[in-house]
Amino acid sequence: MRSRNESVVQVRGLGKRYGDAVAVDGLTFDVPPGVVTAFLGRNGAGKSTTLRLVLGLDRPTSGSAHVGGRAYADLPTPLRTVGSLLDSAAAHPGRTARDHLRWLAASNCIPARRVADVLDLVDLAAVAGRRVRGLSLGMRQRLGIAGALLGDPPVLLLDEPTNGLDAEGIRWLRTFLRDLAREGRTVLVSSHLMGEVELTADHLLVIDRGRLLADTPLRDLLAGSAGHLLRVRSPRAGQLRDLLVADGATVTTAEDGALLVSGLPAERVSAVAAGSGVPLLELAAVERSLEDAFLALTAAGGAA
Ligand SMILES: Nc1ncnc2c1ncn2[C@@H]1O[C@H](COP(=O)(O)OP(=O)(O)OP(=O)(O)O)[C@@H](O)[C@H]1O
Repeated sequence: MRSRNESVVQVRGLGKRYGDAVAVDGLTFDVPPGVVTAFLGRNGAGKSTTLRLVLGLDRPTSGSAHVGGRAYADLPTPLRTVGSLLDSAAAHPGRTARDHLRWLAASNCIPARRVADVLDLVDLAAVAGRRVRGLSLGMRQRLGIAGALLGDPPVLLLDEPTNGLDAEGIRWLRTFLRDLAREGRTVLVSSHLMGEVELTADHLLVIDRGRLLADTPLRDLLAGSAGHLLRVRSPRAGQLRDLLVADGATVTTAEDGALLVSGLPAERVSAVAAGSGVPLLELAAVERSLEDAFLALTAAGGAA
């Protein structure tokens, strides 16, 4: 039986600069076992850099990252503790899928019989004899996941694992990740795909410009712990937007031009509009999608 502590990822004050550019800015969080945690952020937010720092592939400028209380470099059998997928192009194109995994197993003192197990797990047994260059992007992605599982690790760190997967592959991955978490593993998956994260994750770490904006159960974020979201339409949307922001609201604009307002109750929005003679065409509470919640968070974070 694994101890819970063995599989907690702990990040403390983690920072990374490249020259003057800050890629990761003082991140502190824990990733616990038993749930799927999504590391959510736009392109360039700092997700890959953070994962690379946890995996000891890059040196932090400040702070630390530990898995089960140890830095990655100090783990006695890293692949048996942490499985990772950073780049599905990492497999040698001239090797067969099976040989790639055999090589990975041999170089990490993992019994060769485990190769057949992981090929089955990711549904690649039928193409195991194909060279990597002949595999589709989705198959290569599954091969990368097979490699991550080779050491039967309690911790999995996967960077954008849905890349290249078709709709069926994405559905497969979703169930697969949830099953791995249910087995008691720590599963951290980075993504910029809101819809996918909304369907897969239990817990969210939201990152923007290297900073942590939220560390929260998905359910709480969607329930609007940051306040109700209102959808407001007006023929003078620009003016209304300025008035609401001046009154303390956070306002983003939906694709159809409606304002998405958080931080003020509907009564106040109505009073602000009436006070300046701005007509309203619509004022309604909306169910927050993860995308709405994310936009509100990043707008608020950006203004801070
Ligand atoms: N080796 C590097 N040298 C210089 N800048 C870098 C390096 N690696 C990352 N960066 C910068 O650090 C920031 C964070 O990049 P990172 O790849 O971690 O983001 P990300 O959230 O994973 O985005 P994506 O989804 O696009 O991979 C970006 O501005 C990026 O340009």
